[in-house]
Amino acid sequence: MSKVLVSDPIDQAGIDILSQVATVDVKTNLKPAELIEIIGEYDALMIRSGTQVSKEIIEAGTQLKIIGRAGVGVDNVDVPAATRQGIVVVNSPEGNTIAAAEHALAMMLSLSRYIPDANASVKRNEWDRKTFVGAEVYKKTLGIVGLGKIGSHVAGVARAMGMRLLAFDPFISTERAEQIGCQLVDLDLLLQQADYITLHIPKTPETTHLINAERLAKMKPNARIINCARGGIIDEDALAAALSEGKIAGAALDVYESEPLGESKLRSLGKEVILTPHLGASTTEAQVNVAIDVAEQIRDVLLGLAARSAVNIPGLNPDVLEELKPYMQLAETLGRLVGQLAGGRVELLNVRLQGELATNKSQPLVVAALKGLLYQALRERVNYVNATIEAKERGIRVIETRDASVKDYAGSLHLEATGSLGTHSVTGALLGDGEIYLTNIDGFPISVPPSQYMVFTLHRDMPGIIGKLGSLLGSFNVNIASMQVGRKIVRGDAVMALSIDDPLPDGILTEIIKVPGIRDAYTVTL
Ligand SMILES: NC(=O)c1ccc[n+]([C@@H]2O[C@H](COP(=O)([O-])OP(=O)(O)OC[C@H]3O[C@@H](n4cnc5c(N)ncnc54)[C@H](O)[C@@H]3O)[C@@H](O)[C@H]2O)c1
Ligand SMILES: O=C(O)CC[C@@H](O)C(=O)O
Repeated sequence: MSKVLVSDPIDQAGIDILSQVATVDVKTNLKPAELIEIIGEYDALMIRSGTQVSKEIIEAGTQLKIIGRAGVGVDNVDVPAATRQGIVVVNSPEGNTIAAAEHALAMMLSLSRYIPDANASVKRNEWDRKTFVGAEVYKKTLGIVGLGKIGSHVAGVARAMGMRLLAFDPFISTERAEQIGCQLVDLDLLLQQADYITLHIPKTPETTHLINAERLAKMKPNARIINCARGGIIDEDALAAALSEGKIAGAALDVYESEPLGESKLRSLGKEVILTPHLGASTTEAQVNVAIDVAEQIRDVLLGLAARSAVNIPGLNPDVLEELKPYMQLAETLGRLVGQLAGGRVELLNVRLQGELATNKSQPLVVAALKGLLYQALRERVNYVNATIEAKERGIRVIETRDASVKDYAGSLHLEATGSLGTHSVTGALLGDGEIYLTNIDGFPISVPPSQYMVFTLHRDMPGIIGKLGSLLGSFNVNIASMQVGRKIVRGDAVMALSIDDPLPDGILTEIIKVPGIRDAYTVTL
């Protein structure tokens, strides 16, 4: 049975799902060294934002197949290291959208009405109504930085509260922003005009310290800023300075450059600052959503199925993936075959999608072909996650073409591999019953289902050659299960495809090539 480690608190609903297919150990608050020590035993790791999954942890996770982040941000996972090691990283892109949006809105209203400090004063037995005179958000301008899932929900609610909405998001269209009721503007204009600014962007090299001293200086003195996205998008020292100097009116933070928040000038500031301990996703509903979403994906991957929200393999919805599945198998088989025919080092792989396939999502098929191609070199180490990166590192160039005019089969796939030993090509299709057929080898038409052990020859089509080859294999006790010749013209060049029951014993290939008329021979294992 597989083993899953859950290293941050997650909802029981997730544990129940994982327990259907795995032994689940919940061990929270592990130090990095402790995690490194035990991670080697586990097939899957499930985390929230508390666990930093570093390269060292990933490298120690020699059995890991999947890392599941019960939440959106995967910035606490070294995704490139996981990809390199063939580990799928999944998240829950939508499970906590509402929770995070509502937290940002709660922060905005709390900042406006000083609710945390007013509450604390009453609890101290005070009755101070002067200190906590606030501001209304009605008819004020809200600047939303990042108009994705959370930003859009914030926009909808803020609009209903009568706010004017500006948005900065270089990756969305003006039309989309308008649909949401926002005017798309550049960041400078947003900073200059907004009374409230809320951040809903990922943390990337471009967004780190996006809100720095210079940009804080562009904000209005009455402006308040909210960060429920990621720590480090605001430069905390610059923010503390801007607040102390009265350059802006307030800030509410849920996330910090370093978590838990350590020594910070922000702690000593007054009612204009609200700090929460990364609570954006902390609602019962969101925790159930993300736990179920990610646990289901871990369960599926452990059962050999695809994950629906993998961040490091081509994103496809499950319906498309289901439809492509037989073709993925075809692509992988052809990749394995052409890789073995090409032998040596492959430098270029040409993937041609033909017929109906030409209109299909091709990326997964290319990945599957590469996985097959690299199998010879990497065996079980190559998978859909790392095939592209492994190919790139080996200097394999991939060209993808489409030809809808090929009508021999509903959809067929043609792979051509060029390497240090020459060029070889294979074509395959799925027949009516969904069975894979090889339909062309090196330009010669054939129609054979692939089998585990095969021999291919390139020979001169002439009387007696099949008999000679059959006798030769027989003399080595090799049993032929099926045989087919593909030729373009009678007595011209031809290929022979033989399925044999066992691997070809060592040394026989050289004997085959000695048969008069046979120019070349290849043995493959599929
Ligand atoms: N506080 C929490 O507990 C909590 C909970 C959930 C999500 N989050 C964080 O909230 C953020 C937003 O999540 P989401 O689900 O809305 O993500 P999303 O991917 O749906 O939206 C992000 C948006 O940011 C935009 N963007 C990217 N780079 C940008 C840039 N340089 N400038 C402006 N816009 C840019 C993208 O185009 C996209 O529209 C993420 O950082 C996520 O990790 C925090
Ligand atoms: O795990 C959490 O509670 C935080 C999650 C949140 O930051 C996210 O990115 O989804």
